[in-house]
Amino acid sequence: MTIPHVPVIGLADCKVPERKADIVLEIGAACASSGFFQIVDHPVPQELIERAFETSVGFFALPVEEKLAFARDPWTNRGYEILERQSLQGAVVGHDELGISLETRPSNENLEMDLKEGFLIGDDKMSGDHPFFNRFAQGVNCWPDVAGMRDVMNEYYEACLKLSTDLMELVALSLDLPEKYFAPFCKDPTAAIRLLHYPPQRCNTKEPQIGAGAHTDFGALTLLATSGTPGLELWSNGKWFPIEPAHGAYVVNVGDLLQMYTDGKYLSSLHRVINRSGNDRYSIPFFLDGNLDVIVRSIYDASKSVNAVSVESHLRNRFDGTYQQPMPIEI
Ligand SMILES: O=C(O)CCC(=O)C(=O)O
Ligand SMILES: [Fe+2]
Repeated sequence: MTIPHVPVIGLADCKVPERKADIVLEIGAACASSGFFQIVDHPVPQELIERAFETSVGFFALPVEEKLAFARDPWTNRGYEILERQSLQGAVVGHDELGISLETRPSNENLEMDLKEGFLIGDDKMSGDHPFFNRFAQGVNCWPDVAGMRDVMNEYYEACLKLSTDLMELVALSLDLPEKYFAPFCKDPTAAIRLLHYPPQRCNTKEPQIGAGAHTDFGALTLLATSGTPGLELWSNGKWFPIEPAHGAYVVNVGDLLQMYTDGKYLSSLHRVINRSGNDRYSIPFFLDGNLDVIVRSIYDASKSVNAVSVESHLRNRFDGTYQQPMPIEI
């Protein structure tokens, strides 16, 4: 059995040129083998991550009616994701253009709804006259009555945005591209913080209910913070492997768009969550999805227009496939 290569990579030495070259090589190797790696010694303060988790726990503890008042708006993609309303495994259906064939997909899951609730937050500082303001996944955030939530989440959003766009520079170098190759993709990007809460399993059935069904992430890179409770699994060589985050680490994974840029050299790998811990599990993924107007094409052959797709149309397709309630066709 081959255990997937998910290295723990320290970023502290990124400013030392010789070490930076090694880090770039390690990132490239991980993206091309499992599509996952972990980063430690990163610039996001642990204390900020902890405040983000405390705020998240505070939000999910609100009475359900209060949370429902902020139900996710399918156009802005912000707000509360109701328990058992999304089937992330739906994101795999119709996914063949990404090269995930039926034979290599896990087949033991039906399309049951995920045992999780969530809360989505996007860029909070885009002004109403910005050309993107009314576009898909843009707009106004919801701010429930949880002490300090807006400040903490905005601080956390900015920290993750900076880290993820810096990582895209390392990714560009790992592909022998200029460091700023993805700068247009990273300009005014769609990105989201997703607070997630996975309740413990309800009853002692033989098959535990899936927390997040098998899926790939839609954007370019995801930075996942966990509060230490296990549950994340990676599909590799026909099996599920648990990923155990190192303390203070971000689990970083390649999303669909980076796989498309690289013609499949970098892997947007299937993963899922099952909370078998018996306790509540909290996690906070941050998705760097990119500038809505950028057309994602092969970095190797820009003429391969057959696979070219705008960030916006890709995201809309993927979101449509996962939620019970489809988003409006147009606004
Ligand atoms: O909660 C986790 O560990 C992973 C969540 C995830 O994969 C997602 O939201 O895309
Ligand atoms: Fe994911």
